[in-house]
Amino acid sequence: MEYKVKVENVSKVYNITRNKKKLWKILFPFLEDRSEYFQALKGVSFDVEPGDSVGIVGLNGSGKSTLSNLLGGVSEPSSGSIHVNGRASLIAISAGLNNELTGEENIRMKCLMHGLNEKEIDAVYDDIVAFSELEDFMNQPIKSYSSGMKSRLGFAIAVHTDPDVLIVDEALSVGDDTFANKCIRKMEEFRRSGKTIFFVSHSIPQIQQMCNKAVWIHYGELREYGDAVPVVGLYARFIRGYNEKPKHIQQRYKKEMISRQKIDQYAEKNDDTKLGLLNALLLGATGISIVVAAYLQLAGHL
Ligand SMILES: Nc1ncnc2c1ncn2[C@@H]1O[C@H](COP(=O)(O)OP(=O)(O)OP(=O)(O)O)[C@@H](O)[C@H]1O
Repeated sequence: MEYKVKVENVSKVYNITRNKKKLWKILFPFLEDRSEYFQALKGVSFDVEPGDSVGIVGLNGSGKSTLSNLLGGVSEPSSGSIHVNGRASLIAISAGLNNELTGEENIRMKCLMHGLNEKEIDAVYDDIVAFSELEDFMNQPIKSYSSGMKSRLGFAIAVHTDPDVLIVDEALSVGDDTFANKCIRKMEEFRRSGKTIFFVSHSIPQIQQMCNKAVWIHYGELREYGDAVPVVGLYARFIRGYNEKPKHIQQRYKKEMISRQKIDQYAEKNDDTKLGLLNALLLGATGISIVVAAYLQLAGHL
């Protein structure tokens, strides 16, 4: 079966070393590597078929936003690959919006980024403003908007730029129910027209309403992927069990899982080590030159 999105063995690793920029570390990174890394995603693979609507569920900090940012091309996987047949549009709260620009300027900028020309932007501008219900705020810089207002704007822009793949990252968890329902209706319209949707949400009923497939990410690993009903059912059962446990047990579990995501060895893509070797060689060569020059000077005096 032809796929719309193929996620293959994707990992995302963040360098969380505090003293990354220390001089000795830059000069001699190979002497003692105290780097610390955090594996936010580990070996995640799944295929999405055209027309699938995929819910992404998981506890707080499990890696849902990391995955949606990778799907939307906002960040790159550390290893593995993501192939998207089409143009993805990521709607996270304020993702891709510029705080210093006004609502109108943001609409124009984001539409341009999505490949619309001036004429096409003029044609959809009023619809975007009307959908966002932010008519009175278009001339204000969006730094004065609430997070709910920003997500309305983000959602309105994304659905009017005709993306093949729509990624909605918790945009509906803020704002009022009427607006959330309007967004759900719009997403259903998208789904009916055969487009792919990824929908990150903490709301199990919203996922059940919207999605035919679900991904359960658990502390960076793919725990389940498949038809939404069984996957969400398993997740809901896990959450019930988890919530029944006393707070200190929940916290201990969380700490243990997060500590497993910390690793101290990772071959980063950048060439820090090579750079360090070069620095050390240069330093060594300078040292030898000084010794030789001093010796020659001394020999001259004898
Ligand atoms: N830039 C970063 N540097 C280091 N660690 C990061 C970075 N971004 C995310 N993380 C860590 O990666 C893990 C996954 O974060 P992510 O935001 O993807 O989780 P989430 O499932 O979306 O959480 P939530 O439901 O709370 O929004 C978390 O432990 C987070 O602290």
